[in-house]
Formats: sequence, structure tokens, C-alpha cells
Amino acid sequence: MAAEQFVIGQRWISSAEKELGLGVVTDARDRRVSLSFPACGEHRTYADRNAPLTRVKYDVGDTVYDLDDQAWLVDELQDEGHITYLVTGIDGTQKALSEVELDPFVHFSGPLERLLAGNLDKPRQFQLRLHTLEHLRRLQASGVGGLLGPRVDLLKHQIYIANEVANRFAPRVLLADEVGLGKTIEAGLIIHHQRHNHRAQRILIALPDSLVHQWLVEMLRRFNLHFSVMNQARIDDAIESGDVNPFDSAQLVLCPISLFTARDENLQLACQCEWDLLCVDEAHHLVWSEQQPSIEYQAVESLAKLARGLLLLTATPEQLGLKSHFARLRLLDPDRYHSLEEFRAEEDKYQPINELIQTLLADDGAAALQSDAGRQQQLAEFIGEDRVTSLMAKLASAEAPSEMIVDTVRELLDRHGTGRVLFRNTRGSVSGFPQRCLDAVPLDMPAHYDSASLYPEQDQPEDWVELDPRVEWLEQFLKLNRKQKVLLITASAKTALALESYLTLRQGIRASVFHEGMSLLERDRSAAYFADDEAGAQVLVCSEIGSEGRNFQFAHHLVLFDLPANPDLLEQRIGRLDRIGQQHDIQIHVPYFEDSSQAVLLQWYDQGLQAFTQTCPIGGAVKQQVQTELENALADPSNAAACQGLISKTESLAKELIAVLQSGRDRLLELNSCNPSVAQNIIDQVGEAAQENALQDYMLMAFDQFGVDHQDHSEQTWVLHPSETMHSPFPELPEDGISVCFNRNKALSREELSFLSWEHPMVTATMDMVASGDHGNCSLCTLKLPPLKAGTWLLEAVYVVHCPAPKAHQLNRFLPLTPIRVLLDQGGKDLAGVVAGHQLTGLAKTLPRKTAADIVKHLKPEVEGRLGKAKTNAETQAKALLKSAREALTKEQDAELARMVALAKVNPNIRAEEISALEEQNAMAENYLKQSQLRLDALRVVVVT
Ligand SMILES: Nc1ncnc2c1ncn2[C@@H]1O[C@H](COP(=O)(O)OP(=O)(O)OP(=O)(O)O)[C@@H](O)[C@H]1O
Repeated sequence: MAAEQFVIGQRWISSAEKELGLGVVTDARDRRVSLSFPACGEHRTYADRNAPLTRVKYDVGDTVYDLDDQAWLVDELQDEGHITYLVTGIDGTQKALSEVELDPFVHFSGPLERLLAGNLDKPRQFQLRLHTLEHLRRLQASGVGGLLGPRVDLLKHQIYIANEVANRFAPRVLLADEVGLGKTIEAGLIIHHQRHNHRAQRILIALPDSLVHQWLVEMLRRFNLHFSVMNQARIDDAIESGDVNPFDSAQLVLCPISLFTARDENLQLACQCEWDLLCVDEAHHLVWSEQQPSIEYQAVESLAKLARGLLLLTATPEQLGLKSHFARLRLLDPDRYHSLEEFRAEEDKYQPINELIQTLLADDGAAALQSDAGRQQQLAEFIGEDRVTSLMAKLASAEAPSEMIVDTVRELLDRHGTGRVLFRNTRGSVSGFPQRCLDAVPLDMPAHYDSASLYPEQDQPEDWVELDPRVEWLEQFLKLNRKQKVLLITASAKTALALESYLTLRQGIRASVFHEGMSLLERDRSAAYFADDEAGAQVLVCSEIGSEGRNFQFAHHLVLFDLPANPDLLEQRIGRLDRIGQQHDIQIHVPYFEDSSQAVLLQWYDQGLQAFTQTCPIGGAVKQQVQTELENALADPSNAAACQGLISKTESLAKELIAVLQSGRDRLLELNSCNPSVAQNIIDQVGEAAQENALQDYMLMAFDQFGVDHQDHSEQTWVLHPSETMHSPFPELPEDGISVCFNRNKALSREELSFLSWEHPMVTATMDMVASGDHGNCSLCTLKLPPLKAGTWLLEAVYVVHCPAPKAHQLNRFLPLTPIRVLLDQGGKDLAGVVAGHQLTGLAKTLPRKTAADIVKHLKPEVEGRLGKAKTNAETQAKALLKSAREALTKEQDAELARMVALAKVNPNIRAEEISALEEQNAMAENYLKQSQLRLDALRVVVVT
């Protein structure tokens, strides 16, 4: 679309967000167009070429509304880039109405106007509308909206986190599940949820170069999220052509962090944009110290300050120690994590807090607390005297003491654990993982190698591959296991390259390489070559950092050509295979040189930390404490006593630290990261809300009515094509068709099918198209309905309560779009509770259009009279809806305000303005609710025969 098509003052409607109402173009320069949407106080800026906008142009004969909500009939229009309508009012007055003077609320022809004009829809169209409203209500009220759409297995630990985090306003959390438990999936669930519920629109994902493609694909195929990848070429092009800030050219942007560290201007451009959510993967690379934060840290810090929400992902949050862990928490919530010293002191408090929590959560927790003044005192130290006094009073009178205890535990975790900001699930708490088996392969050390070096080949000339016994073992191993896919990891890219070329060129083994020096495209090609089942590589040779975060669980043989000096890196290596979806036990092969430092390190990992066969959360902490002994033993591998001393000390430290973690912070984290019964409950609710059969029926009905050709392809699979009877494009339907299914399991096993859920863009846009347009909003039918007398008629009126608030307030959580249906008989009795809409449709017969129009003309005065009564009935029901919406809103607001006030007491960095901003926001939300209006959405006249 060319820029000159947009003229200031023109009215356009957003096809992606019709609910914004009529937008006014306020600026159209530099290939950008900005619009203001006065109906809901929102603004949008788009790149003009791909703006999702449709020009609003009324035709002669249409009714338009001015800013005073007066209706006018269009007689003529003058379009000079900017339209002037010549209109006639109800009283016959004529005037010129500029399009700027149009009411910002979109007025499609109202049901009463259409009815009286004899412009009637068929009963099944009316039914589709009723279904649409009912499903919208059901989905908005379900409490699990945002969790239905993703093409993922519903796993408890992920669903719990997604639900917990995504329901927050601008969440800021660290997702720290152990390697391979699905942090990317959790982030995708949160992003999809926040977008679906309009809490976040603009998302920036920043990650290591090697993961860009994997994320791009994962976001698209599992979440229908189309991210744009930002790179230097795109930025340069945009700057050269004077284009819009390239980061503003898409709502969803994915880019390597290296883009921000390569050039300061790139970071500045990204910082000039508004981001609702920033997501950073492999966040342990953000190295920090008070004196010298790394440039990656500083870049993310600048963005994190500006972005409203923040998701940091790392499997090894403490890889670089407690200080660095603190640095990441500080990015999330600088108010809560304002002092490293206090943070250290907090760590010491975890054990008593955990003990207190355990007593509270015990079966008799509430009673025990009531009878134990000492315990009440202890609780008061953490949450304050006032809270304990009010809790005791409530417990004394409460019907549901366990709920209060759970709330108190949450409060403790929030204020004194890393509760609200850190989530970590471990394999211990997630079942179904295979075993890990170690195959240590002792080899003789070549005489020219240094026995104290962990990577002796690095000091050798290029022909080392021909002489190294590990390479010889590798050849044999690969030849013996020709049918197996093997992932090999080695510390350096140079070693990886040498191995790959030797295996390929000299041994004829299909090998591929993967390291940080390769371009993104080369890396993705290489990973795809390895993944290919038929003609693919047998072995992928990876450098340490090159493979981080990648999914290779289709293989179950891992060769560690050498060992990393850091236990967290060892876990990262094994995590490439030990991931969700791994079907076999994992075989970890470690060729090593006897009597060398490699043997010492292997023994230390295996016997000291058991790091091969289990995940090892305390590896980094133990290493810090045995650093000197470890260095000495590695430097002198022949000193067996030193090695033995190291192993014994490591073993006992490991036991001790695991016990401390179990009784302290990890236990708290576990409590906080997944509550299996709550998670199961959410999964059950998702199952209920998914209504796959109802969705299929609904969409088939919509396909029929909008002219989409659908063929039953194979079991539960449909092929959709535009048909010749299709009047206008059907949302998300490509011209050359699409294959779809409505079933989650089918979608998981058949990736080529689109998974149509209630949250798929095709489905949401269809519902939007029906609900916000006039499809099926008025109808007339006849039916037999004993004992109703023939010759009488019923008026069916459907109203909705509409709250004109900016989406960011999320008020539909409290006031979902609820159809209020009234069915009045001749005596004014409301039969809505007795006869459902679909029952009427089931019995309904249509009349020829002319006959129907004559009946309406005849009934007109009575229809209008009866509609008055219907409105009164609907208003009573709307009042009750609004009352409960206000109560729910107040309850949530009070809880959030109380939390901030309580946190402010513990943390002086929470500013008074923050609390007043929250109060102001609450007041605005209440005000919007008060302004809710009842709107007539659909009308049907039912003549009894
Ligand atoms: N709910 C799910 N349904 C289907 N597949 C899943 C699910 N969760 C995770 N997976 C698959 O498991 C693998 C690991 O998931 P993911 O990459 O999100 O883990 P991670 O925790 O981010 O790993 P790392 O720590 O290595 O970065 C991926 O292949 C992912 O597609």
C-alpha cells in the first residue's frame, strides 16, 4: 500500500483489532501511518506497506452516526482523498458531514433497523451468531483462555507456570527449569497467552545466534506466532531508505543479542520502541559484577528497564555464582532485589521459612497455628503482626481455613522466597525421564601428550587426529553403530572442525559440524542434515557453545570427546539429549586417557558428583569450595591420594549441599514452581474448554455460511479451499487451501496440519467477523411450539454488555462478553429459561422474504413496544452481571495493592508514586466498568403456526 493513500483525517478500521472502532489517521510520513482510535483511547503506528487497515467508506443509502450519536442517511459522497458525506437526518435536515465527524464507534446496521427494513437473515445465520456470542462468553469466562491454542502436550509443570505467570499484568520472571524441561515452550505459552488476552502485543525475543532459527520455527509451528528476524542487513536497509525504525516494522521481533553488542546504534533503535514483553534465552551468559557488568548484561539491562514484562530463561541460574544469580533477579525486579548483601542474608532465612511453611501445610496446619503462640510470633516476624492478627481472626471464623493457609504460604514465598520471580522445575519433580548411563572408555595416553592437560590435542600439530587414540576409538564406535545417530561434543570449535573433516574425508563417515564460528544458516543446515533420518549425517560434531539450547533428543548416543571444567556445562551437554521427548535411555560415552587429568575429572564428576547419571544442581557450589584441591589434583594426576581426598571431600559436600537445598531454597522453589493438583485442575479445565467437537461443528457451520469449501480428507482431517460462492476473503484461508484438524493429539502427531483450536487466528477472526459485523443479527421464522397458540408470536432479543475500556485494563476477565437473551411472549412473559435458542432454530421454518417483510411491517408497533420490555428485563440481568464484575475487580485490586503496600514496608525502594499509580489505575478500571452499556445485538421474531 503506498504512503499517499493515507491522508490525515481519513477513517480506517483495523482488520486485526476491529474492537478499536473507527481510527483517524493522525500522521502519515516516513512510510509510517499513525492512527488514533478515540472510541477506546488507543493509538497505533504501522509501516504503511503492511498496515492491517481497511478504509471505511459508507455507501449511498447507509446510515452513519455523527459525534452526537445522531443517525443520518447518506445521499451522496464526495471523495477527494478525504470523504465528505451529504446526509439527511430523521427530521429531514440535510447537511455535509466530514468523515472526521463520524462517531468513532463502528455502527453496523442495527438489528432493529434491519428487521424493520425487512433485511432478514436465515435462522441458521442467527444461530451462528448466538453460538458465537455463547462461545465467546464461555471462553472469556473459562479462566484458561490463552492455554487452548498451543500445539503442545499439556504437561503439568509447564501449564502451572504458564498459567501463573501469564495471568499477571506485565510479568517479570526467571524461568529456570532444568535443562530440556521445556523453558522455550513455557515462554511460548506465556507469550501466546498474553497476546491472546491482549496483555501484550509487542514482543522482543533476544537470544544467542545459534538459537534464532530454532525459536523462529518453534514459535510458528507450536504457537502460530509469526516472528520477524532482525539482522544487521535489515537495519542497514531501513536506515538507508529512511524507513521506519526497523524494530517498529513488526509486532513480534526475534534477534540475536549479538546485534545489540555489535553496534550501539542497534541497541538505541530497539530502545526507542515500546515493548510489552522482552524475552531473553540462555540468560546465564549475562555476566555481571558491580564494577564490570558485561556488555551483553548492559544491553539487556537497558531493554529490560523499558520493557513492561520480562522473561529470562536459563537452566543454570547460578552457573556463575550467587552474585550473578542476584544480577539476573535484579533485572527482573530492581525494587525487590536492591541489595546483594540483603539477598545473601535472605538466603540464610530460607530454612526457617521452609520449616514454617511445612508446618502450615501439614494436615492440621491451621489448628496447630491457632494453638501455638510461638509459631504465630515466628510468622509475625515474616509477614507482620497485623497480618497475623487478622489471619487469626479469620481462621477463628472461617469456613475455608485451608485457603487462608495457602494464601499465607504464597505471601511468605512472595516476600521471603524468590517466589514471584523465579520458577524452577527439576527432573525430580517431573516424571517420565529415561535413565542416563555412563560408558567410560579408558585409553592409553600417547607419549607426546601432556598428562596434565584436559585438552592435549590443542597444543599439537594438525595431524593430531591421525594419532589420537580417542579418534581411533570413535571411528570404531561409529562403524559398529552405523544405524545410530550420535551427538559428539568437544570443548573447542577447532577440535570439532578437525574431527569432522577427518571422519568425513578419511573415514567416509557421514558427519556434520556445528560451532559458534558458523553463520546461522550454516548451523541450521548442519542441524537439519543431522536430523534427516534417511540421507542425514550419522554424527554431529559440536563445539561447547555451538549446541547450547538445541534439540537433539531424536539421538540417544552422546560422545563427550573431552570434559568441560564446569559442571553446569556438563549438564548443558547432556541436556541436548536428555530432554522432553527422549524415548530411550541415554548412553554417554567418554573416551579418556588413563592416568591423566582427564581421568581425574571424569572420576570427580562420576564418583564425587554423580553428574553423569543424575542432574547436578550443586556442582557449581561444590566446585567453588574444592577449587584448590581440584586444581592440584588436575595438575598432578599421578598423585592418587590427592585425587582420593578430592573425591571424598566432594562427596560429603555434595550430600550436605543437596540436603540444605532440599530443606531450604529448592524446596521453596519446588513449592512455588508447580502445584500438581492446581496444574491438573487447569489441564482439566483446558480439556473442558477445548470442546473439540463443538468447535468442529461451529467452524463447519461458518464455512458453509461464508462459502468455504471443506472436504473430509481422512479421519478428523479437513481440507479447506475458497469456493466460488465466497463473497469476501475468509480469514487466514490461503488461496490454495489448507489442511486442518481440530484434535490436539492428531495435531501433535501430524505437524503438516494446522491445529484449529478456539485460539487459532482463523477461528478467532471468524468469531470476530460474526460478532462485530451484522451477520445473522435479525431473523424471522415460523414454528410449531405447543402449548403456544398458533397465530401468536415471540420476540427473541439478545443483548450484550459492552465495556468501552482500553484492552490493557483486561476488564473482560471480570465482565466477559455475555449475551443476555430475552424471549417474550404476547403476555410479556420471559420464556428464555424454558426454550433455548438452538431449540427454536431446530424447529424453525423460513418464509419467503416478501411474506416475512410483510409480517414485520404488520407487527412493527408491537415489536417496538415489546422491545422496551425486553430491554428492561435485560437491564436487570446486566446490573447483576456488573455487580459481580465490580466485586471481582475490587477483590483483585485490593489484593495487589495490599501486596505492594506490604512489600514497600520490607523494601524502601518501592516508591510512593508506584503505589499511587496503582491506585489511579484501579480507579480508572472501576470507572470504565461503570460506563458499561447494554447493546442490542440480535433480534428474532418467531411466529407460532
Ligand atoms: N509440552 C510439550 N509438548 C511437546 N513437546 C515439548 C513440550 N515441552 C517441551 N517439548 C519439547 O522438548 C524439547 C525441550 O524443550 P525446550 O527446548 O523448551 O527446553 P529448554 O528447557 O528450553 O531446554 P534448554 O535448557 O536446553 O534451553 C523441545 O524439543 C520441545 O519441543
